[in-house]
Amino acid sequence: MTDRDLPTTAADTTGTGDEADNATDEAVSCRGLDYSFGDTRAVDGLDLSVRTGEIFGLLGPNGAGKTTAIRCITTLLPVPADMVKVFGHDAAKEKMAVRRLLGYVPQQLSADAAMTGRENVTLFARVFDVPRRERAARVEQALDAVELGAAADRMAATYSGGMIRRLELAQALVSAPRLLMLDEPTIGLDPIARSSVWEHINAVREATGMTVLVTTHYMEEAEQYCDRVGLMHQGRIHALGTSDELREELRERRRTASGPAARDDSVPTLEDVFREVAGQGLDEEGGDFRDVRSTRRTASRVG
Ligand SMILES: Nc1ncnc2c1ncn2[C@@H]1O[C@H](COP(=O)(O)OP(=O)(O)OP(=O)(O)O)[C@@H](O)[C@H]1O
Repeated sequence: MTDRDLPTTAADTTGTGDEADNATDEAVSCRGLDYSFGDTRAVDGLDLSVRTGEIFGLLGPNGAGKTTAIRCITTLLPVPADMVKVFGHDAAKEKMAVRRLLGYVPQQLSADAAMTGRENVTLFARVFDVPRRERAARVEQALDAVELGAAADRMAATYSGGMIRRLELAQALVSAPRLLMLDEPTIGLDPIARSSVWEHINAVREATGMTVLVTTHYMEEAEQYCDRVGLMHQGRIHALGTSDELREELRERRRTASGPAARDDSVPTLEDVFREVAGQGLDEEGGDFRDVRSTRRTASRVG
């Protein structure tokens, strides 16, 4: 990737004119966040703190409330005051200030198949109000950062699933966000495309210092790429830490337990930790988990 010219973060390029931005080491803070759709309590007293500069993984099965939590943080869903803050800005009271700091890649397709890669990214640059004189250069930088420079003039309809995900990443990066939020960025991709997406996320994070909040239910990706993870189940986080910490805590609990668990001194996996806190495996909730995964294939969404 050619990240040489990427602006470091939105604060460096646009600023918000508000001291709250730099007054906290917390990129995201949720305190007792609740969100219901009718009788369905999607998020149920969520406490979450994402540190500035980290890659934080929100893990959980279908229906755990990850997308709802993310949409509350992006201000797309309304929340009461003092529940959600982004770099110190209240998501209820300072919606626009929060939005200016965010890049968001939703689960649903956000690229237009009938436009070229460059046209798609340019559209986002306009929507996010990238200054006109900087626009062309910033679009090139974003495309280069995800290695789509050579394919920039092809229609997005001709892109592979992995390229589309990288295009969506470029769209989110063009406004130089301080916080990049990705909802299941690798769902439906093959293993090579999945690691390519992660490598680009990682490289951009290193080049710019931005914070990344990502949802996934791929435990192995979370272990490999996230600095810390939160295991989410039924609307709240049940365990939070580095994957090493979470596994070691479970190992320690097993050591001090009585019965068969005490005899098991193997190093637990993150899946074991999830099973311990949720009483079930990550793939077991909802029954249709695998169907959902396959119907969300990025490539078919474009066709
Ligand atoms: N627009 C909606 N209307 C009604 N119920 C909803 C809506 N969106 C989500 N829900 C419900 O809220 C709960 C949490 O859903 P959410 O999409 O946040 O979970 P998730 O962890 O992101 O799962 P997924 O990976 O399937 O998106 C689920 O029970 C879901 O059915």
